[in-house]
Amino acid sequence: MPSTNTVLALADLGQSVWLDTLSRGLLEGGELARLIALGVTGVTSNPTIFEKAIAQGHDYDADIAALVEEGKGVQEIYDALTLEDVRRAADLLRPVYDRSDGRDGYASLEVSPLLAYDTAGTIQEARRLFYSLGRPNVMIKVPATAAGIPAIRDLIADGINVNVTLIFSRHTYRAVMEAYLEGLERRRSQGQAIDRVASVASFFVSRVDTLVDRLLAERGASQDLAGRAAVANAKLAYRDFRAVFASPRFQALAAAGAMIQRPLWASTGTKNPAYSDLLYVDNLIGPDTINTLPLPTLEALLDHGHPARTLDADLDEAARTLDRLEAAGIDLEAVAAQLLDEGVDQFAASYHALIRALGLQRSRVAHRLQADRYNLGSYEPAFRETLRRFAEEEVVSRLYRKDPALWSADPAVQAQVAGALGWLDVPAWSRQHLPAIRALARDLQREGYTDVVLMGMGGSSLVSDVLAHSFPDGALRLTVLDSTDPGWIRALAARLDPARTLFIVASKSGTTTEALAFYRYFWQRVRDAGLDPGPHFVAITDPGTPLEAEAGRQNFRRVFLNPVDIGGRYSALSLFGVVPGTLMGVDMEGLLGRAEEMRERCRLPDPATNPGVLLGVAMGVLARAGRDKVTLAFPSRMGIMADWIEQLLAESTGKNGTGFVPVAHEPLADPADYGDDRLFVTYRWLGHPDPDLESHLAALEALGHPVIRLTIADRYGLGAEFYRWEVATALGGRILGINAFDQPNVQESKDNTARMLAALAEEGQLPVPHPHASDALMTATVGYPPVPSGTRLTVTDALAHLLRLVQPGDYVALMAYLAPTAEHWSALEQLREVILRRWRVATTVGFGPRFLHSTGQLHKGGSDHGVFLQLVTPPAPEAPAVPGQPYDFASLITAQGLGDFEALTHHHRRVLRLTLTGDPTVGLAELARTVAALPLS
Ligand SMILES: O=P(O)(O)OC[C@H]1O[C@](O)(CO)[C@@H](O)[C@@H]1O
Ligand SMILES: O=C[C@H](O)[C@H](O)COP(=O)(O)O
Repeated sequence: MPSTNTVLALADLGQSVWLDTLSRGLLEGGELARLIALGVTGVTSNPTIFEKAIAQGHDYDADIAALVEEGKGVQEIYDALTLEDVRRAADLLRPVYDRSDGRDGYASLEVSPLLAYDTAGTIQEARRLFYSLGRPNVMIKVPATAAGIPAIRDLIADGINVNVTLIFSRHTYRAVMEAYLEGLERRRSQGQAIDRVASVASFFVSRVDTLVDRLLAERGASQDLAGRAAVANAKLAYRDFRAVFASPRFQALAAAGAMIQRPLWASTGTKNPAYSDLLYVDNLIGPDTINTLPLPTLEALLDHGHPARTLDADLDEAARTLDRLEAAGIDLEAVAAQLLDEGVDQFAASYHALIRALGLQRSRVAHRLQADRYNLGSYEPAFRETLRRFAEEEVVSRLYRKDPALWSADPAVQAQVAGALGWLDVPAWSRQHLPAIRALARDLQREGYTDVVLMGMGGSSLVSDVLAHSFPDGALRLTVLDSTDPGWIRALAARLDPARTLFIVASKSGTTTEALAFYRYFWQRVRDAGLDPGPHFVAITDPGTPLEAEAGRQNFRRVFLNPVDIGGRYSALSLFGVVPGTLMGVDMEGLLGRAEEMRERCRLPDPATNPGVLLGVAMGVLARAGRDKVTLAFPSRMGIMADWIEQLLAESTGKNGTGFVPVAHEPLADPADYGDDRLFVTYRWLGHPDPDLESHLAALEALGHPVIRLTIADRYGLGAEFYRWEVATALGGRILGINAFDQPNVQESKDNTARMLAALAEEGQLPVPHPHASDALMTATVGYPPVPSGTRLTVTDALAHLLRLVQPGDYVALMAYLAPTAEHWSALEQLREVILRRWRVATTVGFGPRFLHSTGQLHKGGSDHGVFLQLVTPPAPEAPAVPGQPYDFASLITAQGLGDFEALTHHHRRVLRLTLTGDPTVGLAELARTVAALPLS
């Protein structure tokens, strides 16, 4: 009796029809069950299929929300959703599997495409998926890459069902069949059963025609070859299959129960609308095969398919077609290699897009579950009143119209501000540059690069620090160089292999002394290693800077030009963040996507629902009420972000005798030890509660301190946070009445440094002032207030002279011109803790010269509440020279310390300079002891 539909007719001809799609809708709407009833006997999925199903609809929303509430991460959500769909499909297919005695009835799930070049990773992941699915009728898809083939062999030997995917070439197909046979043989030799190990080989079809047709057109070859390569290639592959599985070698395995590895025609949806919609169905029908069809192709088959055995017909014609293609200059192996690379890339792109979409959804749910909370206590009325005023003055729409009058009525200031608001729109601009930067990243990986070193200061480097710390799993290691400490530079140079390192010189102005010194030093190192330095250097700068010109002269590998209307500290989401992030392998598209979402929220005209406005107004109102110490009490995962925020707040607002004083990384003290000059800001990181921090903040709240709790869902949320803080800083600055886009007091220290270095060049030594006191571990030089000349002091006296001036509302800043090591940091932290506990004032710590491009502006330009302790070492002997300059790094860092000391003294800021003459860590420990014993007046 003839079959009742074409799917069953194909089954009569020995071909199974599978469905090449899967989604929750198909499962829940009963469509898959209906198709199985019609004769469909399997299901295949891939990352693109899941991306369409999950990211482009709402069928999964409820599940996603539930998983977020359980605290699941993005990867876990992806896993849960895809495993669930495949599990359910397998269950629907189970009767087919049982009926066919394990020959048919499978659902396939692909391993992450990110593992396509990693054999061990693929094996581990395939095992995990197979055992989590816990059903015999599932197959794990493994790509036929060079790394995938040995994994296929090992997985078969393990007894795991494998669907080999992304096969385009007959050569590769033979290696796939070989891997299957070897796997079975190994399993059998280990005495294990082989009759239930199933495998199919997914031979891709339509994509071959797509590429070959394009190549034919490019070569102007005869068009009668168009649309014929794929079927011919598949037919000859089928002939190879027949030969291998008829061989005595396989027959021996078959005698032990082995199943053949059926070819599965994949990619059978017609892509060229000029061709028949059943081109890759009607022509590929034959026994022992499978054709997996997307829904429209399956419908076409049911509607007008021609069930007839075609696969082994006209083989000579197929061979002739391939010969003619060769004669036309089409190398099918090269085509296959390209398609394999592109196939992996496309699946990886879909996978990333899905992960990104899930991340976004997760962060939305997270914000619903855990909204930002502003507990401003008695400041609430002033806060609400200012929000109301912001609404009345239409601040948000003026911000996005880039109205400089928000910050100043002075036309000259307005002109400068108008040229500094490009950051408001930069995420979308940056996104366009991603493909080119990704191409560079791929080249670097192919060329064997292992390291990227970003050389720059302040806003040009801090974003890289955030990325390097938050994404330590990048393909390349990113290191930030922003210290002129000679030992630090030498240690970095010793660690790097110049042949495998890319150096990024990042400087908006293209004139920053430190960045240029690093560049000259490492250029010379690369040259000394016998290499041509140009290909190892990249610049990020503004158009027209001296750095752009230098990079051109020296043939840098690339120069990335950033928009001129973005200042350093507002540049995180521009090329200054996007280039290093992409090169190290961060999904910057994900990060920018979150930034764009935050941008949308920051455009909301109602200030009371606008996350940027809320934060800016809270900081502004509280600072004006005397609570200007913005204490960033962050959980450890956000710690590094505090450094970036510190720079943004301090350099943007610390001027005209006012400003926010960011307090980052301060150890937690007894709640009673905090003055009434604080505003606390914290983050709650979804799925990672920090009960100690939370109870500390609750205690502070109980004492009447204002606390802001912001929420972040995952590390891609950092993109949103960069944007939120930029808006908040700009608008908070408006409340303080300052221009948040200049840094008038930074120049002074720079000028002083230049003068010191000129003196060194002329007189052979730096004009180091004579110390007022010294002991075995350090010397002390009083800056301001001065001591009467001739006064005899001890180091303890000098410290007492400074610290007895500390008043409530002050902050003590430790400014250490030392290598930024963990050891120095912890010694400084101890000193800081003593000061915080005993004087009950806010404390800050910065390494020089980095902080000069951060809190340095606030120190000199902000309110006179700073008390400064400068910590330096004597210039190190035999420091590395700065090529092309008459000084070395030791003189540079010394001159920088002196220059700032002079600037602070000149501004009558309370300041003392201590030179640690021995081991700095020992000196700092002693200092902490001395400070702990000083009397409190
Ligand atoms: O990117 P540039 O021009 O090298 O500047 C680096 C840093 O120096 C400053 O201009 C001054 O400290 C910062 O604003 C800036 O982030
Ligand atoms: O297993 C199925 C394949 O992943 C699928 O057929 C690919 O088809 P496409 O080329 O239409 O993406």
